[in-house]
Amino acid sequence: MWTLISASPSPYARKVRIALAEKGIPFTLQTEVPWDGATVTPQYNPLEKLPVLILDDGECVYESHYILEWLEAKHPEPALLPSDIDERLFAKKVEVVCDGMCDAMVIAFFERMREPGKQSEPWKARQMRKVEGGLRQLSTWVEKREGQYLIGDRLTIADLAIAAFLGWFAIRWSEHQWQSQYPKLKQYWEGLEALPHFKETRPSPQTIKDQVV
Ligand SMILES: N[C@@H](CCC(=O)N[C@@H](CS(=O)(=O)O)C(=O)NCC(=O)O)C(=O)O
Repeated sequence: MWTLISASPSPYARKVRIALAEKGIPFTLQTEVPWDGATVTPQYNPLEKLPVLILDDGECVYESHYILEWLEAKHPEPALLPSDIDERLFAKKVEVVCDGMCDAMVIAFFERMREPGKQSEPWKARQMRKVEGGLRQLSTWVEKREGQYLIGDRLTIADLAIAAFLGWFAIRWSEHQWQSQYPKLKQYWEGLEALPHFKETRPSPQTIKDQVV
């Protein structure tokens, strides 16, 4: 059986967990804290990042957007990408924005972990601008949707990416007022979070023991 190296808050890993569940692929969930010295993550990814999908023959598939692409190629049903090429490319573009917002939040999170006198305010502001710009963009896209899903009438990686970012953002930065600022984005997100495979993969914070920055 495959193993997925994951972390309890990881929005990147959540995309993969939902995709595997949607495709009915059984796997063992191995929860790690990739920042702690004791993690096994570097044994499976030279970039030392999770998620990592470890196959039965020991091959490792890593980088969430690539894992999803790999899954679509190897296990195409049910598809998590639209058949129309422009819609497929749009779904991947949405994932680019969501992953980028996650990246910016990770950078800001660790900048805030530095001693107060050593934090760079311009650097933090730059990361938060990316999140604010991304929220505006997601809101614009979501307002144009017809039904429960962002693209067409079925779940795609675009929905996985948006819910993964917003679900993590809601616990990592609970004081941000995005839900009142963008009520239609909130309503769309809540609709996704009510789905079974989203419910069972809700993020939760983790304790990082070792010094990271
Ligand atoms: N681009 C990567 C980002 C993955 C990532 O940053 N994972 C974090 C954990 S989490 O933020 O998702 O919880 C990690 O392993 N970080 C360890 C490191 O960067 O050394 C992906 O999409 O898979």
